[in-house]
Amino acid sequence: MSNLVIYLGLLLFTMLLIIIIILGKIHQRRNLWQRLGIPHDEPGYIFGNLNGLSLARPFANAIRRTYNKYKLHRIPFCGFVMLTKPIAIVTDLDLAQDILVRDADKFSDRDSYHNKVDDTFSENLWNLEGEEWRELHRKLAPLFTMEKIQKVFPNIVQEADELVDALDEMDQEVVDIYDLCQRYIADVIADSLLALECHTLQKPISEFRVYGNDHVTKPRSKVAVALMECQRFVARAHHLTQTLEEVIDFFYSYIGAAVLEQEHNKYERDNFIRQLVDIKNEKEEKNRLSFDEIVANSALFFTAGYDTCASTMTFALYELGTKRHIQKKLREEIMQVLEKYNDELTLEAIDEMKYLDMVISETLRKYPIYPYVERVANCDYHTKEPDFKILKGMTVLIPIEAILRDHDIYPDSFKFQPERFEAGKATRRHPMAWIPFGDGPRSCIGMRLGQLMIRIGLITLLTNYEFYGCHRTPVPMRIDKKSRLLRPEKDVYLRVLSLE
Ligand code: HEM
Repeated sequence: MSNLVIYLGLLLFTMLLIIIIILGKIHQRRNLWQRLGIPHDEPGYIFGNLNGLSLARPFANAIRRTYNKYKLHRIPFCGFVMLTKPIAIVTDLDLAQDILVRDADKFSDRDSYHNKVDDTFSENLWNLEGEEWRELHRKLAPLFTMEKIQKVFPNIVQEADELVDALDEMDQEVVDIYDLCQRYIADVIADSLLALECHTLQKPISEFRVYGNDHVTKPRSKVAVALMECQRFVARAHHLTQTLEEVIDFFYSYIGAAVLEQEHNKYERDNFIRQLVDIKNEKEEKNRLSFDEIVANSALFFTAGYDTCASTMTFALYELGTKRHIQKKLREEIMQVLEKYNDELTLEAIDEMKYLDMVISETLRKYPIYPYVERVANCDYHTKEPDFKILKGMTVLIPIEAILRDHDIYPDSFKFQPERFEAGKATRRHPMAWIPFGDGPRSCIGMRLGQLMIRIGLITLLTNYEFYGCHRTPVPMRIDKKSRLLRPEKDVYLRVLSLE
């Protein structure tokens, strides 16, 4: 027998062995819930409990259906198979609180794909794990205290005034408010927080909008996304990265320039770049941020805040435009409070606008941007009654959207009713009944800032304009099925009339 035949035989044998091992692993993962005796729906061989490869809206819908079915079984969690990966879906709010808050040290990491070798840009606050995350969080959290946010308050107010100027200049009655909100939020984050030249309120097409868009930062095939989610070893071996080269180059050139500008000329206005450069130049090395960390995390602040806030503001205006009595009540409150403060918009004045708070809370309830948050168990974990075991390394998913739309928690949950958040009513609900920003140590670091940008934007718009539904307004709201986050499918038109 020639060497070639032996070689080919060995190759064939090795390939067969690899295929058998992979199939065996898939079989094992697929049958995990059955072996553990955890209630679950029978998963299919290729897609698990999904109907296809999509991990966007269809995945969020499947999670909601599964939660609704198994919460009736009065169990802490149920099993689900996402393609080939078993995940536990929490169906009990007490367990959700244990995972996110009480026992957060046992579930400290998010289950997100990142690739240190090929994509240092992905080593940001969202993706980092364990001690690395804790260290970075310690350095970045002070940026988001109310004291620091107060310093950038005038920048946000100025951008909101420019939003009104942009609307005035449009000189048209029917306006795409999604586009408008995206431009306002892009300018607040880029121009006034990160000191980057963006100016989308003046020129709508900007690279920031393109690169801030989820579709563009992740224009991956469904197979690539599936591998990054479920077969991380294979994804890393194929050098799959979350972020595209051109996106990295874009942020490096813009944020790099802003950092240099701050180091040499110092910006007059307060902004995050100024504060980040201060951390970069800290005396003690352990307290410093590197240049790469500044770029990666500034880009994260932009991408994490841009569409989340713009979509929330759009959903709020949509509800106000189509429910005129709520808009009227809200405008009356805003006008009354502003009158008390001599028409000056201050943080204290905003704090007094309780109905505004209720409208935003209800918007985030009806339209939760993140359908779920996830954590990975650091150790084997036993739930309280009944005793179910979460295995070390297992992904656990808290289904935010399913909880916020649960009819038992929020009767007529498809209706927009800000009164659900009246003083007293919200506190009677379980603390996990409203978690659009997650909860615990890994909850949204930009929550206060995001809510402030939305509040200032809404106050400024409602004191200058009236919003109405019109023949081009989508009823019901159309949601983008290709996005994992909840956002409008595309244009959201409302009729906008000046109050003057
Ligand atoms: C309406 C607006 C927003 C919503 C609904 C939202 C929601 C969320 C959610 C659900 C998480 C995950 C929390 C968890 O796993 O428990 C998160 C994390 C995060 N958000 Fe937001 N967010 C918003 C605005 C912002 C803004 C404006 C910024 C930055 C300026 C921001 C930056 C971040 C970061 C950096 C994380 C990761 C935190 C960590 O892992 O330590 N978000 N956000």
